[in-house]
Amino acid sequence: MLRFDNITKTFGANTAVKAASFVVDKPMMIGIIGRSGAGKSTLLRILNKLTDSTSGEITFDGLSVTDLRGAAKRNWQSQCAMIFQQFNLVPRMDVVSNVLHGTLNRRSTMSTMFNLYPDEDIHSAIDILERLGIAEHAPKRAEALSGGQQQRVAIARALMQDPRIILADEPIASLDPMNAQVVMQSLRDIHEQDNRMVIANLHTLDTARRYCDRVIGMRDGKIVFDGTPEQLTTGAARDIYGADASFSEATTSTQIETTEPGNKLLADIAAH
Ligand SMILES: Nc1ncnc2c1ncn2[C@@H]1O[C@H](COP(=O)(O)OP(=O)(O)OP(=O)(O)O)[C@@H](O)[C@H]1O
Repeated sequence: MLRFDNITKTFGANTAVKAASFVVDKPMMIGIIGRSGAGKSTLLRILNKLTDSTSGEITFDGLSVTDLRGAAKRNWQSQCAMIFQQFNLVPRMDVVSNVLHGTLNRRSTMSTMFNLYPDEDIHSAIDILERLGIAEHAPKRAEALSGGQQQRVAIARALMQDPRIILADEPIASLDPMNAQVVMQSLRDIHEQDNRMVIANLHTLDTARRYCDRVIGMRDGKIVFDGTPEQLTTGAARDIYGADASFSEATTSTQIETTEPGNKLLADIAAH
């Protein structure tokens, strides 16, 4: 259903993604791992058409995504909704309005300007929040919620688009281990219950192993690993991270990822 065919992206002299090819033949949950700068975000952004590839082609169910422009491009972008590390919510706006923003693509400018939403959409938004266990927070401002709750609001906003694919760019990198698990389990449930494809960039090996059906490893823009969590041995991980024999999986564990920016930095340094 999804095919990457020799996708390359260059920024000046720097090649961020080098001839990436892979095929996904059914909806599954895929984790993309690799050290900082390996090209993971660029790969997702190309799929979502936030950026164009320099060469190569992506197809989804036979449709060429690469050449989509205008309304067709916007339609594609709502079919592959993206969530981000920093949630990208409107902090002072209430939770349910943030979720309803997921319908922006199919609403008129006028109704958007005046925050007019059909009752049906409001009910769907509440149902989705309920499903994610955060309906009680619907009237609160987004900024009043914890990081884990905010990320679930972002997932709810993505689900409002009824997407075929959910792309998650480091969805748990700003969360403590407990919230990280709740968010990853929400993504897993969405995949299993709705049969949607989920592709998540992840910093940590244990998360990729635990929640994903398939893991793609990138190094210096190239896909250097594509297999099941079982095939992702310590040796394979060492290749992906470009580390020597002293490489320790503990350095990519969620255990050292906390909400403290300093600790995140330490974790990054340790992982690289
Ligand atoms: N807009 C841009 N302009 C110039 N160079 C870019 C741009 N976006 C990414 N790059 C470069 O492309 C390479 C891949 O970056 P990318 O963000 O995709 O890596 P990543 O694996 O997602 O890293 P991280 O885990 O730190 O987010 C890096 O060398 C980066 O500096």
